[in-house]
Amino acid sequence: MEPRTVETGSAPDALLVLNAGSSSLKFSVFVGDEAPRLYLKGEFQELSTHPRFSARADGARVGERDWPEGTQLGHEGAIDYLFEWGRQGVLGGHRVAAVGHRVVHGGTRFSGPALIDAETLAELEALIPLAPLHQPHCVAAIRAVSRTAPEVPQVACFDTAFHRTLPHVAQAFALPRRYAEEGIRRYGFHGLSYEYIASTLPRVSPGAAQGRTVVAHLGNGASMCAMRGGRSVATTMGLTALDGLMMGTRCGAIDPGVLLYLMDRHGMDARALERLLYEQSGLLGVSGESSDMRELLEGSGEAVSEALELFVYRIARELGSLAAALHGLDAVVFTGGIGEHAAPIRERVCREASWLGLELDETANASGGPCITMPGSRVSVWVVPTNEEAMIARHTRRVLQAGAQGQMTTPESLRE
Ligand SMILES: Nc1ncnc2c1ncn2[C@@H]1O[C@H](COP(=O)(O)OP(=O)(O)O)[C@@H](O)[C@H]1O
Ligand SMILES: CC(=O)OP(=O)(O)O
Ligand SMILES: [Mg+2]
Repeated sequence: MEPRTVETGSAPDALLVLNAGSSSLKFSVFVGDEAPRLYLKGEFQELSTHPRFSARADGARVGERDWPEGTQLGHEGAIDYLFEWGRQGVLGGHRVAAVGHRVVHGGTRFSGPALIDAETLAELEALIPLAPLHQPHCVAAIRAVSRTAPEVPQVACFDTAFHRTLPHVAQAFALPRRYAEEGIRRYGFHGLSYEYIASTLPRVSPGAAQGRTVVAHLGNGASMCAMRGGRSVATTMGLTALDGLMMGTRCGAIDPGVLLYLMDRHGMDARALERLLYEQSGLLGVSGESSDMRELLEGSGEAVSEALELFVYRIARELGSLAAALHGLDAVVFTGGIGEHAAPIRERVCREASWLGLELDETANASGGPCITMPGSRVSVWVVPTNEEAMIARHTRRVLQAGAQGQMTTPESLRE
């Protein structure tokens, strides 16, 4: 379908940010032209098993709903519900004038945020095999918005974009050249989180902002990024969000020979391997109990201990590797659900990595920092909350303002 050209007029007064996960949909509404201010936020959980919706504004609950167990609401159903709920006055008269999406994979084409039209959407769809846990859901969210509110412009903000500064050698795989030409290379993810951290570090620690710093984004998905002066120079995730650290349900780096063995001896095909590596491995696979760090830290038994030990060991190993890529280390930053809240994990990583010159301050670590190393520590360690949604809001606002200065193309509808 041909995009239609429209005048955007003045900047939008409310901006909806959507972060579509594998089983959840997080959303935030921002208002304000120059520095978008959070107005309300919320999420849908367990969208295909036992959907629950909640929203808060200024700390107070402003929306709540539970669906019966077994209800398949899905991302599209959630967006329909969200728009309907938004029409009931909760937005205080602000009209949703644009939607910004977190899109995990931008492939070779997208090196920055992009206004979504039918052609962009088709390209995002083609990248689904490279991010099967995430990309289908953000594509579904884009389609749902275009069906419910076809006049609202949508902007895609990519997890891969921040890593465009990776040197060639840090992107390369040692495969025959024709595969690199096809786009098979290291992209890296969690870029919106890293970009947010890079943008706040100058206020938290000018030394960490300017120096050789490793940021550990430890959430359900987990990765690490080596930054020099706030730019990505090496990262643990690769072509897909499977590589690198052990995660909630993903295995992280693995000998590729294991996959060949599983194909030969267990008759596994690509789909079976995908389920194993993305959904049944990591903390869940090794503990046999849970993918959730809170539950594991409260749990007991040998398998749980081994899962935690391996999780910490892999982070410490990658920290050494990233310090090598940086030719030294000045600071480490912990972020993401685990990085921000799991003090025992931070403590264990810091102990494993003390040889690099970081001296943990246990009291500061227990109380959440921001600085969790002793005053004389050669390497400083920080706890900095991330905010992917704020980053998406800033990008979306910028794309729309750039469009408003001239003319912006937006699709009449993204429906086929
Ligand atoms: N207080 C806490 N203590 C330990 N782990 C926590 C705490 N709060 C959250 N987490 C862990 O953070 C992880 C989720 O991180 P998050 O960044 O929200 O994930 P994602 O956005 O990738 O779904 C889960 O493993 C969860 O158990
Ligand atoms: C890229 C990625 O792994 O994202 P998440 O942590 O949200 O799963
Ligand atoms: Mg996340």
